[in-house]
Amino acid sequence: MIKLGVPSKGRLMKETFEWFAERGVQLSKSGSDREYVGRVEGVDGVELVLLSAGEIPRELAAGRIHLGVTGTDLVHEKLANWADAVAPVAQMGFGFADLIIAVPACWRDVTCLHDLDAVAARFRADHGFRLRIATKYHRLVRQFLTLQGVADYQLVDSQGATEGAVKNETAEAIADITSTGATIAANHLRILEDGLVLKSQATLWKSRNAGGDCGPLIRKIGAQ
Ligand SMILES: Nc1ncnc2c1ncn2[C@@H]1O[C@H](COP(=O)(O)OP(=O)(O)OP(=O)(O)O)[C@@H](O)[C@H]1O
Ligand SMILES: O=P(O)(O)OC[C@H]1O[C@H](OP(=O)(O)OP(=O)(O)O)[C@H](O)[C@@H]1O
Repeated sequence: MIKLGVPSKGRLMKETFEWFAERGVQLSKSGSDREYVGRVEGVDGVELVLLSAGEIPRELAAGRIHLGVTGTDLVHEKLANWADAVAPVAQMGFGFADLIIAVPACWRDVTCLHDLDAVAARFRADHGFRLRIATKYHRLVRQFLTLQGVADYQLVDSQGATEGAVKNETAEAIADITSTGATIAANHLRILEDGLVLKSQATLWKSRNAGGDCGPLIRKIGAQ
């Protein structure tokens, strides 16, 4: 059996089901809404595994699922050498989100990363600790800021409601995904002009470590 990992709830699950249905493969949750058991119709030999979107990269890398749907951001964040572990099969055209760096909107003289670097150096001298950036995307943000030459900062972990960290005084800046920009605006933040870390969308990935023959499903959905 080929195991297909799909997000177990929310918009990502709904849009994934619709995407496969448009290609002749019906995915559904069997049992109650709370029961994470699924069904696959339209292609033989495929089993549906409902998982948290955040866990799908790890399951693909471990070879416990053969195919999986999750965002580019989560694969790049959770897997150190993601290209060794997974290969993209199809970009699915939904779940678009940008991972960005934002500062308080009232920081009028901080519009780019160069400004952030200057403020960070001053901040450390004034406060005796490094400027804090709240995020759950530790690997991606650290890589990006190193590449861009921003040094005097620290990451503080935030697993949700990250845009609230500035108001709550647990961080001076944030790095999080944005889609409509509404959450950024509502929390009086502003995206740095060159603060785009990664563009993400829902993607169907194939494990390089799972073996099995994914051919029938991949052909059925017309991805190859
Ligand atoms: N507002 C949004 N618009 C579009 N895509 C989003 C939005 N929020 C999250 N996403 C995308 O959806 C995917 C799942 O994100 P999320 O962080 O909710 O998953 P998760 O951590 O597995 O959730 P949970 O643990 O609650 O199941 C990510 O790839 C992310 O980029
Ligand atoms: O640009 P917008 O359209 O406002 O969307 C962005 C928001 O969506 C995501 O949060 P989610 O609802 O997944 O909850 P979370 O804060 O728990 O991650 C993300 O973390 C932002 O908070």
